[in-house]
Amino acid sequence: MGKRGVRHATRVVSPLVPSVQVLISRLDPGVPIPSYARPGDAGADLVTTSDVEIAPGERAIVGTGVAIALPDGYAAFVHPRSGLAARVGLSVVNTPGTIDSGYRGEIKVCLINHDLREPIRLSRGDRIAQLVVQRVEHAVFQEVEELGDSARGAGGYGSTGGHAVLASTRGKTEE
Ligand SMILES: O=c1ccn([C@H]2C[C@H](O)[C@@H](COP(=O)(O)OP(=O)(O)OP(=O)(O)O)O2)c(=O)[nH]1
Ligand SMILES: [Mg+2]
Repeated sequence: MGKRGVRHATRVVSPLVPSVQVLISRLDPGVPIPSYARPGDAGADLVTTSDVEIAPGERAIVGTGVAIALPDGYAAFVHPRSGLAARVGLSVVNTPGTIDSGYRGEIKVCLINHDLREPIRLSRGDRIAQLVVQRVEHAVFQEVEELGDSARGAGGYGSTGGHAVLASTRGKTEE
């Protein structure tokens, strides 16, 4: 129990203990193997193998110098890094990029510069994205006449409210 009678969660095992072995091949021996920056991180950082300059609004595909073989039932997802996104506007066009378990080619990242004014300069070895390895299900799609009721039904795209409005229309639209 904590000081004010709050029960703190008991950690039975350390979080995100390495649990799946992923075979990796370094196609470019000069780059490091993807690594988790801190214990508990979900994403292992990927680096660019090339120097690249991305103009405002432009995109560029960069290599990471690594190829992996994921076990069946797993996929890996290429996510942007939030620090670079916030600081310079760097993101991944197809975020998250999907790495199939059968893919044996180099993991590449399709970067985009979302900044409207400044180009982004990246150097070989810079950590530009992160790879999240996850279990995935393979669906067996079964066609039916009726899907059955649910609380949400067909409501989507802001059906529960709380969505932003254009600044120019703020206060003029009805909720
Ligand atoms: O960010 C990414 C996304 C994909 N890939 C590789 C691995 C993935 O297994 C393969 C195919 O990706 P995806 O299925 O997203 O692309 P597609 O346009 O559907 O291509 P394909 O017809 O080859 O499936 O490309 C990457 O290297 N980086
Ligand atoms: Mg595909």
